[in-house]
Amino acid sequence: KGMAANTKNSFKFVVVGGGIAGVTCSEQLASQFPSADVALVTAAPLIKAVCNFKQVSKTLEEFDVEEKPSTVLEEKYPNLRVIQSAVEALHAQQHTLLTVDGLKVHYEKLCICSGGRPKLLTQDNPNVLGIRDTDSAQEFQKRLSQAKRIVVVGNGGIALELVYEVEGCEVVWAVKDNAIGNTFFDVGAAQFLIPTLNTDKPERAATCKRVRYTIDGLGQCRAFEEPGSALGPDWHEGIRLRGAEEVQVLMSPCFPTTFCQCSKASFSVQFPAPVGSWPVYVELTNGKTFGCDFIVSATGVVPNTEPFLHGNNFELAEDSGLRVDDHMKTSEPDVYSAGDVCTASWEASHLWQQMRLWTQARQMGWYAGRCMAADVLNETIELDFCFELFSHITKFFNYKVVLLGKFNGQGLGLNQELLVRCSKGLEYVKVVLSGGRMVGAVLIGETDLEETFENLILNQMDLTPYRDELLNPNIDIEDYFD
Ligand SMILES: Cc1cc2nc3c(=O)[nH]c(=O)nc-3n(C[C@H](O)[C@H](O)[C@H](O)COP(=O)(O)OP(=O)(O)OC[C@H]3O[C@@H](n4cnc5c(N)ncnc54)[C@H](O)[C@@H]3O)c2cc1C
Ligand SMILES: NC(=O)C1=CN([C@@H]2O[C@H](COP(=O)(O)OP(=O)(O)OC[C@H]3O[C@@H](n4cnc5c(N)ncnc54)[C@H](OP(=O)(O)O)[C@@H]3O)[C@@H](O)[C@H]2O)C=CC1
Repeated sequence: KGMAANTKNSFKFVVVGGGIAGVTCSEQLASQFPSADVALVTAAPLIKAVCNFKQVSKTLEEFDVEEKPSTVLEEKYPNLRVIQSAVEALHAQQHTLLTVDGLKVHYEKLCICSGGRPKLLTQDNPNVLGIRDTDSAQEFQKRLSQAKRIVVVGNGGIALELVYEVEGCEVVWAVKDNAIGNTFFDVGAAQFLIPTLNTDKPERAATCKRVRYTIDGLGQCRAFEEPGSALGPDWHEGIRLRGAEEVQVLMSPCFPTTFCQCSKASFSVQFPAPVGSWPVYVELTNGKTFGCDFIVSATGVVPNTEPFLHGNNFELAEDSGLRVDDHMKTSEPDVYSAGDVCTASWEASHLWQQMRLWTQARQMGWYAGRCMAADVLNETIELDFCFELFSHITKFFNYKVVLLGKFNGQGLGLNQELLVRCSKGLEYVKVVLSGGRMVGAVLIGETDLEETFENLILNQMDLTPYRDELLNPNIDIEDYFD
C-alpha cells in the first residue's frame, strides 16, 4: 500500500532484472530497509527465486530455483514494487531509467542485473537456436519433437547437458577441442564421463532404447524482445527432450570449416548451399557436411548491457560485461551491477575466478545489495568470503560434480602438478597442486571429499609430505587431516 502512494516512481533503490542476481539483490535491500522504497524493474513476467538454500560447506552452496509471479515478492516485502517493463534507456547523470512503456523511474542507487543472452553463431538464421530462458527451451523442445537430426555446436555446460538428455534424435556434436566439456573438464574427466553416454539413463532405463554412441572423425574420444531469466539447474527436467527418431549420438571432434585460422572471436559457421532436403547444412573442418533440422548454438553468453550504455560512461571488460570493483560498483556513480551482466574486475583471490553461473549470480546479487546498503549507511564492507574460493556443485551425465578453486589449473601454466584417482563408472578425483599446495580439485561421483579438500585449499597447507597418501583410497583423508 505504501508503494501505491509512490506515484512519482522515485525509489531509494532500483534493481533491474528478475533473475537470480536481481531478485536476491532486491530482497536483500527490501528486508534491510523495510521503510525504504525499493523497485525491481524486469522485462519478464516471472521472476526467479532461490529456495531450499543449503550451505554445504564454507563456500559450497546448493539451492533450487523457482519461477514465480512477481506478486509473490510484493506480498513478502510491502516496500518492494515490481515493475514489469523492459528498461530502454538509462540516464546515469540524472539517476533515471526509462522503460519501454514510457515510465520514468528515479533512483538513488541502482543495481543492473540484466543477465546475458546466448552468444549465437549467427543471429539471422531461424534454424540456429540458442537456449537461455523458458521460452527458448520450449521452442527447442517443439522443434526437437519434429527433428530427426540436430547439430550441437559448443562444448560447455549446455552442450554437455543436451547430448546427455536428448533422445529420439540423432545428435551431431561438433566439438573443436580434443575432449568434451572444455569449460568444466580436462581430458581425463571427459574420458571418465564418455562411457555414460553409452548407457541407459537411470530414470529412463525401463522405457528408453539403448543409446548408440559412435565416434566420428579424428578425435581421440574422443528474440530478444523481452528476455526472460536464464535457466539453471535441472532446466530440462519436466521438458521432454525427445526427437522424432531412434537415438544415435554422433560426436564429431572437429572444427567447423569456416573457423578462421586466427582467433576464435572471428569464428563463424557458414551454411553451405543445400544439396539435399534438410532445412540447414553445416560444414565441419573434418571435411564433412551435415544436414540437420536445426543447429543448437551452445556457445556461451553475452552480457545484456545494450540499453544501459548509450549516453553513459560505463567501462566494459573484454567480454563486454560491465566492469565492477570489489564493491560491485560500475564506473558510473551510484550504479552497481551483479550476475551474468557484470565482469568482476577487482584483483581476485588466486583461488577464485568468475564463471557465469547460478551460484555466482546469487552471491553477487546478495553482496551487491549489502554494498549498496553499506554505502547508504556510510559503513565499510569487506569483500565477501564467497569470493575467496571458486566453488560449484552441479550434475553432469547424472554424476555429482564438484569444482573447487583452479580446478583446471587455470592460469598456472607449467607450475602445477596433477594427482588423479579414477574408478571407472564410479568416481573421478583430480587434485591440482602448485608449489606443494592444493589450489584446485575436480570431484565427480559421490566422493565425499569436498569439505576436506575445500579446507586444504583454503588453509594452503604444504602437502608435499602427504602427496602420496592424498588420493590413497585406503586412507580416510578426513581423519588424516583432522
Ligand atoms: C540452459 C542453461 C542451463 C544452466 N544451468 C546452470 C546450472 O546448472 N548451474 C549454474 O550454476 N548455472 C547454470 N546456468 C547459468 C545460470 O542460469 C546463470 O548464470 C544465472 O541464471 C544468471 O542469473 P542473472 O540473474 O545474472 O541473469 P538472468 O537469469 O539472465 O536474468 C536477467 C533478468 O534481467 C531481465 N532483463 C534483461 N534485460 C532487461 C531490460 N533491458 N530491462 C529489464 N529487465 C531486463 C530479464 O528479464 C531477466 O529477468 C545455466 C544457464 C542456461 C542458459
Ligand atoms: N551445470 C552447470 O553448471 C551449467 C552451467 N551453464 C552455464 O550457462 C551458461 C551458458 O552455457 P553455454 O552456452 O554452454 O556456455 P559455456 O561458456 O559453458 O560454453 C561455451 C562453449 O562454446 C564454445 N565456443 C564459444 N564460442 C564458440 C564459437 N564461436 N564456436 C564454437 N564454439 C564456441 C566454448 O569454447 P571455448 O571455451 O574454447 O571458448 C565453450 O566450449 C554458461 O555460463 C555456463 O557456465 C549451462 C549449463 C549447465
